[in-house]
Amino acid sequence: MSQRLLVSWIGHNDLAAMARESSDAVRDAVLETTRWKSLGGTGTGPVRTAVDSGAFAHAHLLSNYSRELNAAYRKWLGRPCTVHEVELTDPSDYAQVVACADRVMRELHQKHKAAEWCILLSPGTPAMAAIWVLLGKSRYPARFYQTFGGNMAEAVIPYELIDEYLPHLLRAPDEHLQRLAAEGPVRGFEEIVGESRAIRAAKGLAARAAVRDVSVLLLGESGTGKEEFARAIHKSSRRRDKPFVPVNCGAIPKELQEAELFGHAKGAFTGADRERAGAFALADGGTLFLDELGECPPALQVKLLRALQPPNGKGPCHRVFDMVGGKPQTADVRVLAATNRDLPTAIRDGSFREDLYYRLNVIEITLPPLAGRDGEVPLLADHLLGRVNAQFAAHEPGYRHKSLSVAAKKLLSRCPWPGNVRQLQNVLVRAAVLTDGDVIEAGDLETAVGTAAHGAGGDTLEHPLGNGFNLDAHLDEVRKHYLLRAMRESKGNKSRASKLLGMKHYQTLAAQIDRLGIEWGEDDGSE
Ligand SMILES: Nc1ncnc2c1ncn2[C@@H]1O[C@H](COP(=O)(O)OP(=O)(O)OP(=O)(O)O)[C@@H](O)[C@H]1O
Repeated sequence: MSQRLLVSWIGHNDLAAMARESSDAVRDAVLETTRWKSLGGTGTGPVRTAVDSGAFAHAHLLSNYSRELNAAYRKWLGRPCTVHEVELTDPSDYAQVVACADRVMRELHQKHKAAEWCILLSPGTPAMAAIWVLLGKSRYPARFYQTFGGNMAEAVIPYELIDEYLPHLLRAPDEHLQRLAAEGPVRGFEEIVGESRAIRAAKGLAARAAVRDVSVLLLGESGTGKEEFARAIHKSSRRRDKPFVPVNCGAIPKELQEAELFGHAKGAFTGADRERAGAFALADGGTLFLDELGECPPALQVKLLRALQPPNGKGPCHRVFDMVGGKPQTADVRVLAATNRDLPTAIRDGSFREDLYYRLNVIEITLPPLAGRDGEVPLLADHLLGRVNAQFAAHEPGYRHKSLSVAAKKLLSRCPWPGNVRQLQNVLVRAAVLTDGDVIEAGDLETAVGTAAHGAGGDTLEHPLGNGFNLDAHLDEVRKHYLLRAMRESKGNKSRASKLLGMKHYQTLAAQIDRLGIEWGEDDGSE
């Protein structure tokens, strides 16, 4: 078990308590230091009250008094303690107080890595108490205590700086990062292409969120780059050298959900012939990416919520979870999540937990559909074709790199891209396969683009608004239509159907069929 260590300033009331029980020489020294006319008061002072409670293994006391007074105080306290002498000329000067407190806390944290920190707020000036709260709620997570009438009690401060203040901070312009962005690409975001306002705003927000250990919820239609952004956030965070573990929440079979996330012990269930780590343990020190969060079934939502609530006094990424059939485990995991579902609506209809939504939605980044990104398609097409060329060249000796003609880029710019960047990428792969020469012409794209060039169907896009029109229900109808078409065309083979729909996993298709209540009989596949 970790040791509970107390940190506190020694205040005037602590010195006075000692002086009341000490020699005249000590008493005079205290009166001179405090500039009090008489000692007055009763009691043992806050530090001794706290230390005498026996709740702490050791006390670390910060003091700006003379060496002699510190020695006298330590002796009088009579309990294990260390006095840290600091240079502090004005205890009401916030800058001086934060410099001293931060230095001592940093040294203590380096020395006692596994300790549980407890801060006593009572001794000292209001500036000292305020700085303790700021440090204990951010850099050096701690529990807080105060004394009153000779008793000590925990002071619960129901305010999470990281969760409540950071989102506001991040919305405000961050001059430093904006300067960096203007000077060149932000580290980790090199693979993300896009100069439109919407993408630049998303990149700016993601870059600012990346350097802080906060949860980020990525929203946007399928194929808009949510996973690409999640990887970029990980790569530009301090966790970049540790694992990035993606988990598709909608794609884990029901009976394996808990084991997949939290691991299982040997013999935990039939077939568990050895211990296996889950996603949280695998992501220790790094980032866990919960993809398709909106497809997460209710039972898994409860388990996730439990693991995502850091215990009191621990940092925001401290996770405690139960391995199936095993002991409780801890891991240091930053969580990013993504969904293309409208979660506030899902909360209203009871299919998504509100508390889980707020846990994961500290920072929200919405990625725009490709159709709304002014003039971005040619830029993206060049970048994606570059990737396709590199992949093909690696496996095909003699492969000739292809480029797009101006007319081809114009054609691509006119497409509505309902499947967003992923659809554009698929079109380019097809075109690269089908084109013999070095240049992909508009004509070569016609087949590859297919329906994309001609819109997604007039009626669907021109539906009259108002009069009970509901965009989500309407889009679900469109989705249903395509899911059924793909299932028919693939003769009921979900893996093939999901490829036709441009989905990464067939389990995503299965989850959507379930969610939309699509009835798919075995016979429906035959013509
Ligand atoms: N801005 C971008 N720059 C470069 N590549 C991008 C960008 N956005 C998306 N891509 C590429 O498009 C493809 C689809 O992106 P990604 O998988 O991140 O989408 P997604 O929103 O997570 O999709 P889904 O919701 O279906 O999981 C990937 O190959 C990705 O690399």
